[in-house]
Amino acid sequence: MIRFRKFGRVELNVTDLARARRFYEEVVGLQFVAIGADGELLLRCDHDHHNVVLHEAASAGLRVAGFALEDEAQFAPLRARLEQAGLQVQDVSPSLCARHMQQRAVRVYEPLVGAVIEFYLPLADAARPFLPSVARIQRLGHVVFNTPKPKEAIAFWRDVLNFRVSDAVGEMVTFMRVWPNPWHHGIGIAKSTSHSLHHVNYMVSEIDDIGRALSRLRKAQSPVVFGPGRHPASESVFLYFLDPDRLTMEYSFGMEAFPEEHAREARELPLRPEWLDAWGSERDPRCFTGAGPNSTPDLVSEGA
Ligand SMILES: CC(C)c1ccc(C(=O)O)c(O)c1O
Ligand SMILES: [Fe+2]
Repeated sequence: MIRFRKFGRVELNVTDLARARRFYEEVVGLQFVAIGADGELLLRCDHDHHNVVLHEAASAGLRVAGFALEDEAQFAPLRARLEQAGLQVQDVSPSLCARHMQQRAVRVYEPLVGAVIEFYLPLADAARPFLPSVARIQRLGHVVFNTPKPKEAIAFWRDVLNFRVSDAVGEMVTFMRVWPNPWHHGIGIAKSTSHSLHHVNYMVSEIDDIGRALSRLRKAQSPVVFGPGRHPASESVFLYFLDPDRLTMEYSFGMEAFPEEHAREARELPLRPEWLDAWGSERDPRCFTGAGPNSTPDLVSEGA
């Protein structure tokens, strides 16, 4: 059984790196870490070396989603399962691992969510104290993938990767735990007509982080597109907003935690507005719709 630590890193394409840097540092509250060898920007929101990498590109969207493994012993069964499922597993080069402060990493193109996925082990000494700034972000929370093949994708992440389903809201979205990480979901799989980024979530420390964000986003003229509200599925208080490329980002506070074993059964919640927001806020049509296509499979070998 493969064991994961968490959803720990995400690489995004943005169309204007300087503008995105200002937004992610000053409005979202990520901390600048470094500029990478290809000009990409490394940022963080917890004690890891980095959690978010921004690359300048022609269109904005998801580039890589990264999941930290529990330990070195997970790589062999992971590779075996991925290859058995017909995926090509590529080792990330030692030089890229060193730049990312990783002991080891592998990448695959996962065709069902249509995205490049990385599995990695951080270097033991990569952890450093993190001082939150405008928002008391605790961690990168989850990534939700848009896919035209949600049923097959859910089966893959459950049966091949050992993720666990926590809840589904109709056929719209299914939430999965990065087992045995306790949080209600580290990924979501959303039904859509194409492969793209639905949203990225940051978990904050207190409800005031949500209220303060509302004022800060308004001042920065960044569209707030859903919330504040409460998700009945994970029980979290949420706020969605758009980045300068109209990628949807979410802050959330409070989330159900699951035990490793004997967890409650997954629920099928009805697809009704009150099951998405118990407080009844209205969703702006731009929410969840701004991302361009995900990066293509050749990115897997770029890191090799
Ligand atoms: C509306 C979106 C898909 C959604 C719904 C519920 C939760 C949750 O229970 O935490 C989310 O995080 C969402 O992003
Ligand atoms: Fe979310």
